[in-house]
Amino acid sequence: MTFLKVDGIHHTYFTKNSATTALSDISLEVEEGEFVSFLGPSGCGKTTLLSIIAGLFKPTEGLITLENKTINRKQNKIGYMLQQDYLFPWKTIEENILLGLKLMDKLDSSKKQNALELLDEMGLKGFESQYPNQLSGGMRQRVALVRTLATEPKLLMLDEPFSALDYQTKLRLEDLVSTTLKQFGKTAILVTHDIGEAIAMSDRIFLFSARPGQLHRTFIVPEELKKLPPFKARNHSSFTKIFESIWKELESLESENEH
Ligand SMILES: Nc1ncnc2c1ncn2[C@@H]1O[C@H](COP(=O)(O)OP(=O)(O)OP(=O)(O)O)[C@@H](O)[C@H]1O
Repeated sequence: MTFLKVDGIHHTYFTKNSATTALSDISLEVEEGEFVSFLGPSGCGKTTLLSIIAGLFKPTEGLITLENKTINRKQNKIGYMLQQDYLFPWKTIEENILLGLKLMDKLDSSKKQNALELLDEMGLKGFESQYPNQLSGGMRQRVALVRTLATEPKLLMLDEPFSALDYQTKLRLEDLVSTTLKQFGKTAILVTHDIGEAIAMSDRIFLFSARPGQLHRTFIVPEELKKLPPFKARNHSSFTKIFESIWKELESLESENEH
């Protein structure tokens, strides 16, 4: 069974005076436990596709199925990690990580225990009663990840979750997120502008052409890189090879975009 199936997606945004076609005929599949990335020129529709997969709105045409069922955001099968952490400043770290479970009416003592253990694994033991503004950006993103994982989502949507962080924090967090998602066998989709990040974290990379976004090419990350945590993968000789191929393709797509 295909875990996630994206079938013939077209999407046009209609406003009073205009129509913008963001996506054209996108079909792809993601297996359970896979980590994939969406890369492409700015404005090619990556976030639009992620939102449609998340069931936030319906595409103009096409179908998304998760475990053979049409996607529906009310099923609560999807977790998010975004550029902004969206922690509530007036709630403590413990209240923030339990909030998703509470809203879904799934909070019980064993789920609370799991969330607190995960917070510990993320190196945040002792911060339970602190408030988000007492934590660094990287720490806050770790809290956001715990809050998301606590709800046991089937699929994780990562929309540029590291782009607001300084370089060193970003590298450290890439390692932590990658290891944690592998440990839990989670399926994830990452939207990023960073080719290196996509290679270091993914099993496969979907490269989209400029708007209206179409699937241009799929890159399979070499096995030897997939075995390594992102930081180590970045230093492997195979990394440079695949980086150069993706860079070249992206450059040509971006120059087509400018003409
Ligand atoms: N709500 C909206 N109404 C009208 N047009 C929209 C809307 N949201 C996005 N668009 C347009 O759809 C196209 C795709 O946007 P989208 O944000 O999905 O691209 P993206 O690849 O994620 O961009 P970036 O890489 O710059 O973040 C763009 O031309 C954008 O202007």
